[in-house]
Amino acid sequence: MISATSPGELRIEHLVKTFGPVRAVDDLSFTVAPGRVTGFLGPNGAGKTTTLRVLLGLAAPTSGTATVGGRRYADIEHPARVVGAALEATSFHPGRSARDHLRVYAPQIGVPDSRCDEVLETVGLAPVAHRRVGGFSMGMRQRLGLATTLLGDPQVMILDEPANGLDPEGIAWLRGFLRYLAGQGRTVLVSSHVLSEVQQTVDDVVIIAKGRLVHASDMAGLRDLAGSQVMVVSPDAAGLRALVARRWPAAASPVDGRDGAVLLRDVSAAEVGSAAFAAGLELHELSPRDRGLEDVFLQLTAEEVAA
Ligand SMILES: Nc1ncnc2c1ncn2[C@@H]1O[C@H](COP(=O)(O)OP(=O)(O)OP(=O)(O)O)[C@@H](O)[C@H]1O
Repeated sequence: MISATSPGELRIEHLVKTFGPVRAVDDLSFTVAPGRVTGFLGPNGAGKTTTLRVLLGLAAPTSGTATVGGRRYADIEHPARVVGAALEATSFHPGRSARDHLRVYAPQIGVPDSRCDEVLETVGLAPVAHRRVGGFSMGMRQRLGLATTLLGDPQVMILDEPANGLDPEGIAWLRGFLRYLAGQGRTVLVSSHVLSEVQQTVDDVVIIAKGRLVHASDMAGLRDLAGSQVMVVSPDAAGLRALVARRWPAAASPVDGRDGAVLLRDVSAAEVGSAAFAAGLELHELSPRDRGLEDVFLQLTAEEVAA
């Protein structure tokens, strides 16, 4: 089947990448839309970097495909003008100025020197363009790295853990900047192993664990999964089990192997209280719990790891 692909769409289809016995990426499929910031999330070792490396033509897939605007990276004529990628902290020559650093890359990408000043302006480094990079803070270095990826005015930005090493002010700046890039219609894919680091920035999430997709939706879809929970404890473990099996068989999770304790999803405390009362079941605890997004993330990824 041939489907229309927009220029900035990223498409991973049935991607597999093995390293000897390790399936780093295991039949992974998802798409990333232009004009949005997408978080690419998963615990350490989930396969994020490997997926991005295949997408950027730095590693060959074992099977499956990874394309940018319908083309494999290797088939893109001027890749730096289509995709700007920062996979790891860029190293800078400490004696060089910010502007001179960019001037090294400009001819390789085929853009004029004037573009260096434009991107320095974009990332807020114009006032320090002539200062030596050796004296730059971590945040300033990150900005210079972003300026480098922007040189070719790419439609797609791929950033691996861009918030690493940034202070709160730097993270706040990065949020605004990623939103600005998406607002210009660019595709922005940001990887992270911590959901809370990106949850205020991203529109969409793609969550992987052990190389497999565990969830893909917009943030609202992820919030829906975070629905409320109720902790229920009874001295009559058999009675509680029977009530739960009768009323909410699909909503229950055991609590650390405790007999007589159960966690119910998407059920209100009032509902459980009246059902227990009607059944004559004694309760010792009936407490609503707000499940945070981080909990949902940990549960989604832990389920896959346990599978
Ligand atoms: N070149 C390689 N040779 C052998 N194994 C590798 C190689 N690259 C990655 N792996 C393995 O593949 C799996 C996925 O690693 P990857 O770096 O893609 O995960 P990640 O999600 O980016 O994690 P992190 O956040 O820690 O970077 C891990 O088990 C890793 O050890």
